[in-house]
Amino acid sequence: MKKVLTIAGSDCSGGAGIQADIKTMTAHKVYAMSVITALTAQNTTGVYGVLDAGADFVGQQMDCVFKDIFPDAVKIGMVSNIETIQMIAAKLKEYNAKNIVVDPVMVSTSGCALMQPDAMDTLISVLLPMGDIITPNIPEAEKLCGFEIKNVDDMKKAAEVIGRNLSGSVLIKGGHLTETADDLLYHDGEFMWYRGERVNNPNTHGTGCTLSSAIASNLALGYDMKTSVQNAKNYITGALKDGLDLGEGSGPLNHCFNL
Ligand SMILES: Nc1ncnc2c1ncn2[C@@H]1O[C@H](COP(=O)(O)OP(=O)(O)O)[C@@H](O)[C@H]1O
Ligand SMILES: Cc1ncc(COP(=O)(O)OP(=O)(O)O)c(N)n1
Repeated sequence: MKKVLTIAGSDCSGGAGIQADIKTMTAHKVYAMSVITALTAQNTTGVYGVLDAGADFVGQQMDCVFKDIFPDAVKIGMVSNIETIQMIAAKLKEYNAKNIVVDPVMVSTSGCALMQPDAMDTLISVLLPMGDIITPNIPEAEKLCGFEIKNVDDMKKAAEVIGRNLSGSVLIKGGHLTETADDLLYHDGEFMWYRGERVNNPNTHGTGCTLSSAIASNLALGYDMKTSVQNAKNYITGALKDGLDLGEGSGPLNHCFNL
């Protein structure tokens, strides 16, 4: 059985973070493991509290996983501070981790900062270059490229600028552009569009976490990057289309739909 590790924050309401990752990985029939960087008190209406696990404890969890059940892929989500980012990078290097997917989580859709602003430079210089693929949404990509992204042409320019300093691929997710749900992959110097039917569903809590975990699961299963992204795109569209409606705000996805 293939094994996938998520390094991310916990979402007690089960829609995003570690919980979304484990549900996604399990739906892909891979063995899921988790290193928890922070606990969040959140639900479909917002994020109400964050308790950091601390860099040392993150490192200890990574040691336990890598020394015993070596993962075939690693997904990294919420990492809130400089020390934790440095610890994760050092451990990934120490264990020579493979198939690294970095979702540069910065702010929740509800507007809560999930990464301390002073950690941005470390994220960019230390963690992003370790990714085989990074998966920013539009606001995150804007922070990384330094200009506004208003349309698909801007997405292309941003992917090129962000990808310039990286050896891995860049997937800019188009969920925050209004008319389409088209994602753009910049891979080996080439662009590839993943056209997505925009699903009329306001319940999008955890879409980014789910997509990145699905990519990691597919890489672990042995698919190449382009196919992994396509399979993950199909998965997220299916999970959105299912139309689960829970909670009073932007609800979670259903991972129990037929793949
Ligand atoms: N309403 C929607 N219909 C179809 N796909 C969507 C919709 N909203 C988001 N997606 C897809 O979900 C994935 C996550 O995108 P996005 O919402 O931009 O990221 P994040 O959750 O990190 O903000 C992308 O593949 C995006 O195209
Ligand atoms: C613990 C935790 N991690 C990440 C997120 C953000 O999830 P994401 O799928 O990127 O997007 P939204 O759910 O905010 O739309 C989170 N909320 N909590």
